[in-house]
Amino acid sequence: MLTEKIERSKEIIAAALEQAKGAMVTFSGGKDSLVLLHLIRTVQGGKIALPVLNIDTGVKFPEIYRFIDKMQRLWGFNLVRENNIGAIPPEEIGRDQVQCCYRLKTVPLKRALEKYRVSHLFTAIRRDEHPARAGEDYISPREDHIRVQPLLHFTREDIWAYIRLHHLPYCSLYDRGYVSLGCRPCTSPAGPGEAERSGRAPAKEIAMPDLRQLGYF
Ligand SMILES: Nc1ncnc2c1ncn2[C@@H]1O[C@H](COP(=O)(O)OS(=O)(=O)O)[C@@H](OP(=O)(O)O)[C@H]1O
Repeated sequence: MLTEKIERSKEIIAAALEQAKGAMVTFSGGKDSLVLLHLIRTVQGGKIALPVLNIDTGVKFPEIYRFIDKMQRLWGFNLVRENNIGAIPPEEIGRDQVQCCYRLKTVPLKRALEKYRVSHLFTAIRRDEHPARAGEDYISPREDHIRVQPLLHFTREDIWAYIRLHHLPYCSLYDRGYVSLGCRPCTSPAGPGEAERSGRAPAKEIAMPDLRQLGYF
């Protein structure tokens, strides 16, 4: 039942917020982190009181940038943007995907964690996204901070049901065949019935556990 799943997520969020000395929540502009933000907003009584972190790789879709700004205006949160743009020459972006993701995503993420003294980082990964995420825990200690993953038990259908239930706006790319949003060079629409991450290029060639080792989301 969706109602029970929502309650479970809210409990995880509330418990983590109580323990955290410095909490931050990630927002990519995607559907899952949108739901996470809304849940946090609900738990915090209608206002997102922790900083919202977006890692800007510089090669996201214009629709994503516009959507992030729209949500920031609508919900009035403190949006923190970090980037490492320029670390990869434009013509090489997307070529060596491990290097590219590492430099454009992991490096600025690590920098943000340090700069903002983050003890707890909320992310919106789900167990049904990929077999490698199936074994994840709600609370996942990392080297220097704790990952809080309150949506692990949500399915893709639950996410859309939640969005419909609360009439949330969402990025327009989802209405154009995109099912999982990454950077422009590595994201394409998925065909009908294809796996959720089939439009995400690195997932095809690199095993997700390796990406986790590299410090990706
Ligand atoms: N660029 C950026 N900035 C801020 N937060 C981000 C970013 N990329 C990933 N995330 C967070 O990780 C969640 C899962 O995203 P992904 O599955 O796309 O991660 S990964 O890029 O494959 O590692 C993701 O949730 P959704 O993108 O909504 O699924 C966020 O919570």
